Amino acid sequence: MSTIRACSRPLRPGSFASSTFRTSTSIQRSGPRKYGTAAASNVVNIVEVGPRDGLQNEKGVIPVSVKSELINRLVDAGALLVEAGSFVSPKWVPQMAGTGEVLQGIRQKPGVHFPVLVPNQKGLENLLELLSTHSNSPVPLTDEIAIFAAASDAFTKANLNLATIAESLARLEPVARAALDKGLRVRGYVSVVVHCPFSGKVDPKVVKDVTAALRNMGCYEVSLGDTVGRARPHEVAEVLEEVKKVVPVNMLAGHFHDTFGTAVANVMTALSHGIRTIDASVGGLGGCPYSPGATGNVATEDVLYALKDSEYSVAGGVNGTIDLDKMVNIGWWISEQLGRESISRAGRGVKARREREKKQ
Ligand SMILES: CC(C)(COP(=O)([O-])OP(=O)([O-])OC[C@H]1O[C@@H](n2cnc3c(N)ncnc32)[C@H](O)[C@@H]1OP(=O)([O-])[O-])[C@@H](O)C(=O)NCCC(=O)NCCSC(=O)C[C@@](C)(O)CC(=O)[O-]
Repeated sequence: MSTIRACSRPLRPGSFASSTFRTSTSIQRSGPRKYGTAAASNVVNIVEVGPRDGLQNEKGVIPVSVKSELINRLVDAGALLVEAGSFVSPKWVPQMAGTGEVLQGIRQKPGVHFPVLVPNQKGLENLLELLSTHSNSPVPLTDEIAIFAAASDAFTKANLNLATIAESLARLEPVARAALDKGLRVRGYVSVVVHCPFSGKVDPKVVKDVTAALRNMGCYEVSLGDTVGRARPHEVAEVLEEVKKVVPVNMLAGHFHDTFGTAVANVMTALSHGIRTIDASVGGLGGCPYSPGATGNVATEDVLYALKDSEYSVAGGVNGTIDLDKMVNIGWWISEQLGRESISRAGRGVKARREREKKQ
């Protein structure tokens, strides 16, 4: 990445007194999703991140039509919140170029949201310009953005081209404010909440402060990311205990990559700590361009399978839930489009069972 730039805008004191990272936005927060649930209930919301987090790291060119088709299939399977792409620099993440066209290829459905990642003012301007050209549509192409920060300076440098966490928060704050002013909901991400691929173990107190700062900017929910996929359940528990001291658990989500095979265990740990929103990626697609070696997010099929017939139910648009069989089919379909097999364990298991049953 290019050289570190100094932050042109100094941080001003904010209203969240206990946070190291102070922001000036008074709390004008986006409301919860309509289907959002109190953490006390056992209904789990899945944020399907396959089309964004899953595809952003692919080497080959993926046609826009395939990306839109993926999203349409996910909605048909019951997904209620599908991250559709990013308004980031195509120089750094070429797979997300054309997100505007992807949004235009989506069959909108009431109650389904299609957030997009926005890293800076330029990304927001590009999105708002697109939305203004579709202002006569009965349903907006999207009503939500996701902004992203990290819990280490080193990852901030790699992912956001800024030297420090504080600089990145200062850049995000006006983006969040402008988005809220335009009536968009804002979700936040904190990357590397347990391990940073560049600087090692992360202090949970830093995660707490970054999360609080994002909340204070007006994010209705902050997703805590084990970007590297190395976290173990006891480490996730440690971070959650710390963050919950300042941000209510019903404003938190879990985002676990599966590099070391602990993602489902981490999901279950997060649920046992009161988290009710989990990010997941169909077919286990993905990786992060700035986390060398990291594999995809926890597979949506694996989460659905783990929660099936348990004390938890999953919110969705097919008979009130997300259809596991349909999700398995989508995982295989998109993996084949990318020239490989689904890496979802549940996806492979269901396929093997179907083949066995066919032979009987
Ligand atoms: C961070 C920035 C914005 C810094 O952008 P910058 O400060 O402008 O610096 P830059 O040198 O990186 O900019 C490169 C070029 O991109 C342009 N540019 C700049 N911004 C935009 C934009 N929004 N849309 C379109 N173009 C843009 C900019 O104008 C410049 O154009 P040039 O002068 O070379 O012609 C840029 O480097 C960037 O977009 N990087 C990609 C970041 C990214 O997408 N990371 C992956 C997503 S985060 C993630 O995966 C983690 C998460 C959320 O899943 C959770 C987890 O797992 O932890």
